[in-house]
Amino acid sequence: MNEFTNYDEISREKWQNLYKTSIAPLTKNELESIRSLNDEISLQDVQDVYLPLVHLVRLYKKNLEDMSFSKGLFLQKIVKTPPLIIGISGSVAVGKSTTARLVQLLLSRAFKKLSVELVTTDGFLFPNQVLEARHLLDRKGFPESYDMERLLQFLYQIKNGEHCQVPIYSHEIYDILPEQMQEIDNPDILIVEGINVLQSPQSQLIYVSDFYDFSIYVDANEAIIEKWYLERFDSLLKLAESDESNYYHQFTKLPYDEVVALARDTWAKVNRINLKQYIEPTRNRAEIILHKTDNHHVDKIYLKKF
Ligand SMILES: Nc1ncnc2c1ncn2[C@@H]1O[C@H](COP(=O)(O)OP(=O)(O)O)[C@@H](O)[C@H]1O
Ligand SMILES: CC(C)(COP(=O)(O)O)[C@@H](O)C(=O)NCCC(=O)O
Repeated sequence: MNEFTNYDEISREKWQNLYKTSIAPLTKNELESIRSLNDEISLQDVQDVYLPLVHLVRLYKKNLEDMSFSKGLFLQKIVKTPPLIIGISGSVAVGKSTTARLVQLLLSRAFKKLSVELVTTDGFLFPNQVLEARHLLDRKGFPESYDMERLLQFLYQIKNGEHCQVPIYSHEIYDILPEQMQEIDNPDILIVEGINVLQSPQSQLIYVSDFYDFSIYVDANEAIIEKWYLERFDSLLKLAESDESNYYHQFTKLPYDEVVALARDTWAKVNRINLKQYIEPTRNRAEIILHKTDNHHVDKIYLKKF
């Protein structure tokens, strides 16, 4: 069976006309907020692709509320609507965190009174010290480098309305920040972004995907993702140039062609293998697949039929 049998393939042209008239155009302030999030984001894409996407999320939210209400009638007790959890997955450097921040911003605009929080699953990576002791430093990002049970527990606590603390990963120090936590206090909507969002710990009976009400897989051709990875590596190096505490600072001293070779090698030996073996196989668990081409231009969207 074809991997996409279970999906409707929707061209960008068709998608951008869905619900067009019922979505208010972006205001000047909103445009500025998007620009400050990432000035490379195409505003045309926001209008044509991401606004209809947020409109779709509205439908899932309504569905969750209706179901909680109906369950309450059946059980003859008040059942509080749990937070809506949205998972965003895809390869390293495909644009997950940019998509997640954009969706957070657009959802906050669509639901002005609701709180929309964002958590990245790199906070659930084991600290370097643990990875080192388990000889897993060069497996960072692979399933065994994450504390998946802790991620599962966190998702359960969020659905249960509990206050949670999440560790924070820093790309600057290439490790979990010691003694710093992100506080998540009973949000109405939680976005969870990361390469492992649709993966399940092997020993668990509960699937991580059971907790998502909506999920997005950001997809692109592998050669294009490699290009984005190399470009991001380059910008990380520029940011690290005058900062000796930054993990990437050590690479700024190397000749340029050596740096490029190193980044290519990391892509080929780590991130590409991870994509092929563990990330891409979870693609068809997502509700929506956003397919991107050059310049992060979304050309097609797949929506799960059932
Ligand atoms: N929609 C977009 N438009 C333009 N550039 C983007 C877009 N999404 C991501 N990028 C760029 O691509 C690179 C990877 O994006 P990022 O969100 O960091 O990926 P990930 O979180 O998947 O590792 C970054 O340099 C980012 O600025
Ligand atoms: C920490 C990560 C696994 C997380 O990926 P991201 O969420 O940034 O796409 C990744 O950025 C990473 O560090 N991979 C290990 C190999 C490398 O240095 O690229």
